[in-house]
This record gives sequence, C-alpha cells and structure tokens, in this order.
Amino acid sequence: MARPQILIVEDDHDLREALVTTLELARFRVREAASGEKALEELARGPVDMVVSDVNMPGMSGHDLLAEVLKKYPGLPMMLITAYGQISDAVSAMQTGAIDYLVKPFEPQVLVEAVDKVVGATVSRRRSSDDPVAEDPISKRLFQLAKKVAASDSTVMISGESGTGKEVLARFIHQNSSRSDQPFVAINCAAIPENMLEAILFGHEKGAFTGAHASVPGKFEQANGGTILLDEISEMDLGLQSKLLRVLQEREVERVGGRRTISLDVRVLATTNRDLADYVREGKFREDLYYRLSVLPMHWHPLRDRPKDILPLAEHLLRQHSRKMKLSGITLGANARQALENHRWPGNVRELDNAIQRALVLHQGAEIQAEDLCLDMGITGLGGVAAVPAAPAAQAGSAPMEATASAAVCGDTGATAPVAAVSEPADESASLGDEIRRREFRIIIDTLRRERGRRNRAAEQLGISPRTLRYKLAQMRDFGIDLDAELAMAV
Ligand SMILES: Nc1ncnc2c1ncn2[C@@H]1O[C@H](COP(=O)(O)OP(=O)(O)OP(=O)(O)O)[C@@H](O)[C@H]1O
Repeated sequence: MARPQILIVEDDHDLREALVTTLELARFRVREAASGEKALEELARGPVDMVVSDVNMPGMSGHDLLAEVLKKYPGLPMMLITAYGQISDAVSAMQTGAIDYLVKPFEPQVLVEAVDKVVGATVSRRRSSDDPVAEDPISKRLFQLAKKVAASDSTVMISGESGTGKEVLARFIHQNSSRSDQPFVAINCAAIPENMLEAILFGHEKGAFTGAHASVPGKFEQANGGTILLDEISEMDLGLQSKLLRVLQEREVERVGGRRTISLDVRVLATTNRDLADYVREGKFREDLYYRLSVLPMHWHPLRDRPKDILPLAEHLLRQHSRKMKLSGITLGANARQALENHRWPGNVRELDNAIQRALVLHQGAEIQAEDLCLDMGITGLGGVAAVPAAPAAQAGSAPMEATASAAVCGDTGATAPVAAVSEPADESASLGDEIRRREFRIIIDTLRRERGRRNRAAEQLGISPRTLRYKLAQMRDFGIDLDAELAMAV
C-alpha cells in the first residue's frame, strides 16, 4: 500500500519547507503549493489523500480553497492552519467541512498526529487523552462489547442518532484490532454526490470518464490491510449497493473503467443513523447487503439516555479544544454544568462539542457560564448555533468582551441586546454566511411543516433532491436543532 500523499499549501517559504520536512520525516509523501490557486493546479495534476493549508494567504485564502475543494473534490479531507486570533473562523470552517485545524505555532509532532489521525499512515497510536469517554453504564457496556468485537474480523454495523459517536466507536474497534497498524479509511456516503461515490470507493482508471486525467485508487484499495468505515451507508443508492455487495462477497475490486481485479483484505465497518431494517422493508436497502453488513450490530444510545456521560464528555472536550486553542485554566462554572445536564441534546455529542467550542470563543475570564454555551435556542437562535461567529477569541486574562457579546453572538436579537454595537462584524462574509444558513434552515423547516413532514414532497417544493434534503437535515441536527420539536409546531 502506497504511503499517503499530503498537499501542503503555505505561502511562507520557510514554514512550508518546515511542514514538508516534518511530514516527510514521518514517512508521508508530500507535495507543496505556495498559494490556494497553485494548490488547485496541483490537485488537477493528480490526487492526494489530504490537504493541509494555511488560512491567511494573499489571493485565495485557506477558506476559499476549502470551499473549492469541497465542491470539486468531495471526500478529500482538508485541515487548516490558523493564527491565534482567527480561531473562531477555523472553528466555523470545521462546521462547513474542514476536517480539523491547528493553531500556530505548533510542535512538529502535533502536525504529524493530526495528519495521522486522518490518513492513518504511521504506526503512532492516538494518545490516551484522545480515548473515548464512557462513564455511563450504557457506554461502558458498549465499549466492553467493542473490545470483544475488535478481536474478530467480522463486519460491524453501528447504528445510532446523528452525532452519538459512531465514528469514534468505529475507530476504537480498529485501534483495538490486529489491524491497528494498518490504515483506517473513513468515507461518508451521504456527503459524496451519487455519481462520484462509485469512483471514490472503487477507484478509476485514466480516461474512465470526462475529467479522469489520471488513474486513482479507491478508498477500498487505500484501506487494504486495514479497515474501511462506510459512514451513513443507508444513503447509498441501490445500484451501488449491488456493486458493494459483489466486492464484499468476492473480496476484490475493479476500478471504474479498468479490467484488472485487485485483491482486498479489508475489514468493513458501517454506520447508519436510520433504521436500516425499515429501509429494507421499504425496498430502499438490499436485504442481502443488510445481512452481510450486520454480522455484529452495535447501537449507540442518544446522549440524553446516558446522562452520566454528559459532564465527563464536556470536560474531555474542554481539555481537547483548550489545548488546540492554546487556552489554559478554563473551567465550567456551576451554572454551565447545570445547563449541560438539563439540556436534551438533540444533536448528541456533536452538539455538545460545538457548544464547548463556542463557549471557548465567547467566555470571559476563566470560567464558562451557562449563557456562553448558547443552549436552548431552537430555530430562533440559529445564527449562533450554526457557526461560531467571527468574534475575537477571548483568552483567560485578556481584555473582556462586552458584557452583551454572548447574547448577541448566540443569536439573541431581543431588544435588550445591543446587537449592532457588538456584532460590527470583524468579517462581514462570515456573518452573511450565518444569516444565509439561518434563513435556509428556516425555509426547510417551514416547507417540511407545510408538507406535514413528507420529505420527498418538501424536497420537490424546495427544488433540491431528497438526498440533499437528508444531508441538510443531518446538518441541522448537528447544529443542535431538535427537528421533531420544530416539526411538531403548527405552521
Ligand atoms: N465517547 C466519546 N468520547 C469522546 N468524544 C466523542 C465521543 N463520542 C463522540 N465524540 C465526539 O463527538 C463528535 C461526533 O462524534 P462522531 O463523529 O463519532 O458521531 P457520529 O455518530 O459518527 O456522527 P454522524 O452520524 O453525524 O456521522 C466528534 O467530534 C467526536 O470526537
């Protein structure tokens, strides 16, 4: 298996050289570009496994490049490197599709670990501080089972609501298996346009279709020897399901437009946030594939059903994100802890993760208060829920933000909050993005209410495919919107 290839995008020559050398020493293959524009040229020349890009570059910024990469190369992971003062932007970028971010300056090992976590090339294991949190008896039982499951080579189907931790569990299984030194390759079947998913999974030969300028191995080939995670498998169309079934039965793959068969030794894990048995009954998912994938089914309960996990997870995420944002000594105040325990968590751990990141941007002093978490806002507060706004990052000991800042950036536009005074945008495009997203979400909710929850009809009304609607609804759940509650309200 070829070593993963990383594209470094950095305009500063010395820093670029340092990044390239660091990754080469860690046995990655590296290509480089001095600007966003050059990076796109480089990508057109041939595929890479991951892009690591600076944010602040003359011309095309890292954010602009991210938007292009998401459009042209869906599924290609991209990590941003940001300066301390722009952390809130980087956090927002994570919510629009960046896989991770690093804050300058960082130790070489931090870069290697962050890249390794995504492309899984080296033998370095994740540090124990990154081990999953499991304090509630329900979660403890699940991880005990996962350890046993890891020892076998069976296919595992992990089900659970969006954001419960299905990918975390899948990585845990891989890391505790005999394949842990081999690649772990994850692919989100819902995030890739239908017409590209086959080529991304199975690879393609040069000239297989318009724009196929070079032969590219698929995710199955990249995972050879290791584990592949087929995330949100329910979103795969029936035609591709048949091809996947054949690959699983025959343990070999043929690239699109190719004739050669390539033998595979890949363990397959899959996740779903739907009831796949229902999908089978409705004829949306092949029964034979369902049984082949569900050899060992595992289920993550929603976060609200495992309350003993909430605070340990919050503390864990606080440590993790503080480290990343180079903050120290930030703790959760008593009212924040209470608010975390009382919340319903429709978006599960991902919502908690977002709330903690948001609070780390908004808090004043060393203690996070309940209002910094911006919980309980529903659809009316989407501005703050949708993305961490481009407010200056407040650090313990640094100048406090205005007293009303949290309320304003959380989306509370009530009369008491002088929004204009504090929301004078540091970056107008970011607040425009928030506003557009808030409106989009509101239109989707209104249409679904009018159509009494019938998604196909709503998608038709909205002029988008049912698949795109599903993707947007999943995104809304991740932002903490309780769709059931929203849809239960009368128009
Ligand atoms: N037990 C856990 N310990 C630590 N972090 C966790 C745990 N569970 C979830 N997380 C964090 O919560 C976020 C969501 O987790 P993950 O991506 O695994 O959820 P998911 O169920 O796969 O989501 P989706 O259905 O949207 O794909 C991630 O940032 C992850 O690191």
